[in-house]
Amino acid sequence: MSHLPGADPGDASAHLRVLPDAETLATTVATDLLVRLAAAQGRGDLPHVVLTGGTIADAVHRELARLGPASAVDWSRVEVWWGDERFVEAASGERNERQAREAVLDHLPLDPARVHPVPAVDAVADVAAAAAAYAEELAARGPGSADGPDAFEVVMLGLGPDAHVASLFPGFAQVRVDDEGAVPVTDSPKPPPERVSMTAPTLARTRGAWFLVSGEGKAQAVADTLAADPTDPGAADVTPAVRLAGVPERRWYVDTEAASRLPAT
Ligand SMILES: O=C(O)[C@H](O)[C@@H](O)[C@H](O)[C@H](O)COP(=O)(O)O
Repeated sequence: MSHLPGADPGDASAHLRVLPDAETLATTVATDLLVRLAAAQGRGDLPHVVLTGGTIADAVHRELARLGPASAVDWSRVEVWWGDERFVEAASGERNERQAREAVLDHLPLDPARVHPVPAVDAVADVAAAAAAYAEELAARGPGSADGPDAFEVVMLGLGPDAHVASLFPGFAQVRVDDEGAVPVTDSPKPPPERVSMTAPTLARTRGAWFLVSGEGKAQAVADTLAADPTDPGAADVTPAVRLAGVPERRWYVDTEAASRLPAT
């Protein structure tokens, strides 16, 4: 891992790893996550992991399914959450939960009670109710709850070409919501339009924020985000990820295409 270009040289918590391609990125993230989860359990912790949706996340999930069974991780003692979810039918192929179950969760001996999906269209009245229900689940079982940890162990996040993370889109009011655990989105620029997203403070309540970014289409978003000044109050309107600048450990796993607009170090 190398220091992020533009990051404060004294900020030992922000690291960039440039991988040659998406496949190597996915294997690297999965391997690092397995080590991380085993280490957390070795400390006696019960790690909570936050998954994300999208293409590179799916590749990471498939690598976790391949490498996970032989790992030292006790899968019955891992809690799974979603940083965001598309508000569609539970059986829809667009659901992040459905994609994650097919790619990894159905292939590992997780405790179903420790998997926390966002309510789907068929379960609640509307997207606002889904967000409220997820916020309640987070308050009851997530970081800071009576039985929960102080923080997630790892929050994984993709990055949109517009620099969105989870379903926090630049310029949208949800980016700046601080007093809710999760929020509804009704006009997502990325289809489908209705989504539920953890808020920035919820996502930031983690020991590690791992950003997974692949492809030339993300190169400007990566460059803008890594160059963003977290003390600039307007920065979050350009790149919401800047609201996670306080996370103790931020890792950027990017492939060479996604890194192509970073300043030469
Ligand atoms: O529900 C979603 O759509 C995701 O959570 C979203 O935040 C995703 O991670 C990024 O859009 C990157 O997606 P790709 O890796 O497919 O570009």
